[in-house]
Order: sequence, then structure tokens, then C-alpha cells
Amino acid sequence: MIHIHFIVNPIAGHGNAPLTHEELQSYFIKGVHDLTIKVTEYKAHATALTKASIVEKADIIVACGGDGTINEVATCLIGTDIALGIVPMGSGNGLASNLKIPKNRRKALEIIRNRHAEHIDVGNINGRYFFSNTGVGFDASLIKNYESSEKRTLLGYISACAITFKNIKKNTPLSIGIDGEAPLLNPFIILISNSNEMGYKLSLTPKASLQDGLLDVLIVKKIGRLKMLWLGFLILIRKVHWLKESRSFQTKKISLKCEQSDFFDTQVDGEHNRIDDNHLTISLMEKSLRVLTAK
Ligand SMILES: Nc1ncnc2c1ncn2[C@@H]1O[C@H](COP(=O)(O)OP(=O)(O)OP(=O)(O)O)[C@@H](O)[C@H]1O
Repeated sequence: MIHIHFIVNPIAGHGNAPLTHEELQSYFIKGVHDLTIKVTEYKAHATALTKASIVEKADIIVACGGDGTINEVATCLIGTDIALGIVPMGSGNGLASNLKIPKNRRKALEIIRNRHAEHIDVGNINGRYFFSNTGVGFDASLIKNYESSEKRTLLGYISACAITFKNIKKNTPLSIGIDGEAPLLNPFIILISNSNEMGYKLSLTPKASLQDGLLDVLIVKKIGRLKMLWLGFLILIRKVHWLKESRSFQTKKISLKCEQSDFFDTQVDGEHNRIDDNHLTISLMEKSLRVLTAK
């Protein structure tokens, strides 16, 4: 018997297509697959439910939600033999898209039934894992505004983008040193990416790979509002490197030091995360997570 546990976030994406036991059962075989469904009731609940599923000896644990839910489930599976399954039900679905796991539920469940697994790299920021990307600057502020808007849709994302853009001059000046170099004053974005997608098919690091043992870093220096609009356009056409204030490179490890404050506002896999330290160490653990993917 193969024990498959589904951890479902009911508010992910539009939260309007619940996954039922009956629906799931129709894709699996009675007597071969034993299915358990657990529904999250609050932020971080997926972590507790996954830990319980590990104790209950699940063979596969499936995150049904977006990048936030995947992060909570996958974090618990590092260092175990349990494979992560993904049913993309989020708004952006960046990691699933990079792994070519379709939003179509039948096709996503077929991947789980077929049980073809691959190992992917995992990022680490001051002890916290990330699978897609992490960053400071504009994207971290944008995520903070996105979360407070409580509209987890593309429209909510665009509106958070407009608010962040409008408030940019009100931000406290920050200078950030990267790998011991001379600090940059108010860098617009420092994005450290494991995956080549941020969600909604957008990418700031199109060359990133989940299996190359490297992090892809994009640094955009302080820029004016017109340049920000130009950058927005370049993101849409995947040509961020055309912006002369941008720099991209690959590395296994990067450290950031903030001069003025004793904490960093970051985003980790699309969730706002305040880190109470003025030093960030971001590194990569090669092929540390088993994920079910299409062959
Ligand atoms: N019942 C719940 N009520 C409120 N928040 C929840 C609940 N269950 C899970 N969460 C939280 O919802 C947040 C968003 O989840 P998730 O990332 O899966 O969806 P999304 O934001 O719509 O998708 P994406 O990250 O791909 O854009 C996560 O931080 C998760 O912990």
C-alpha cells in the first residue's frame, strides 16, 4: 500500500475549487493507494500537519496550494526519503511552473500516481529554507503590501505593485554590503533565485535551474521611477539584463550586511519574512529534496 497524504490550503489562489476525497479517489486505485486529506486552518499549519504525516509514515506528501504551502511542506521533507508531490492551487505557482507541473488537476494528480521522482536544490537563508527565491528591496516590500491587501490574485499583485511604487520615497535609506564589497545605497532589488520563475510566468532570473547547484543573483542598483517602469517592461519580455544598472551572476553562497538597521525585511518564496539580524547568509544545498515530476 502506498500512503499518500494531501495537505490542502483552502485559501490558496482564489480558494474556490476545494479538493475532495471523492475527487481524489477517482484518480487512484483502491487497495493500492491509501489517501489522507488534511486541510490547513491557519498560516504555518501545513508545517504541523506535514510533521504529523511523517510520524504517520506517509510515503508521499502532496502540497496542494501555492509556493507558501509548498515551502511549509517541503521544509519538513528535507533529509527524509519522502517525496514531495505538488498540486498547484496557488495564485502564482512559480515552483510548479518551473517543474512543469500543470495547473490542470487531472494531469498534476497523474504525476503523483506515476511516482517519478527527481532531486532538486534547496536554498537556505539564515537557517530558513527556500525553493523558489528570496530577496530584499522592492520585491520584499511588494510582498508585504500584497499580503496586507488580502487579495491573492494577479489584480492584488498589480495593486500591491502600484502601492509599493508610490511609497518608495518614504522608505528609510538603507545601505547593503554584498560579499564584503562597498555598500550599495538603497539597492532597488537583490533577488536570489533557485527557480527560473517567480509566479505568473514572470522571471527575473531566466537562466536559473533547480538542479545546477547554483543560486542566480540579480542586483539592481538604486534607480529612478522612469527606470523602474522600464525595468517592469524588461521583466515582461525577460530581458532584465538590458538595464545597465543591473548585474546578474551565479554563486553557491552570498552574504548581505545591512548598515543602518538590525533586521532585514525579506520575502521567502513569496511570503514576507522579517529576519532579526543585520547579516544574511544565503547558500545552496545541492539536490536535497525529492520531488515528483513528469518524466
Ligand atoms: N486556512 C488558512 N487561513 C489563512 N491562511 C492560510 C490558511 N492555510 C494556509 N494559509 C497560509 O496562506 C498563505 C498563502 O498560501 P500559498 O502560497 O499556498 O497560496 P498563494 O499565495 O495563493 O499562492 P502563490 O504563493 O503561488 O502565489 C501561506 O502563508 C499559508 O501558510
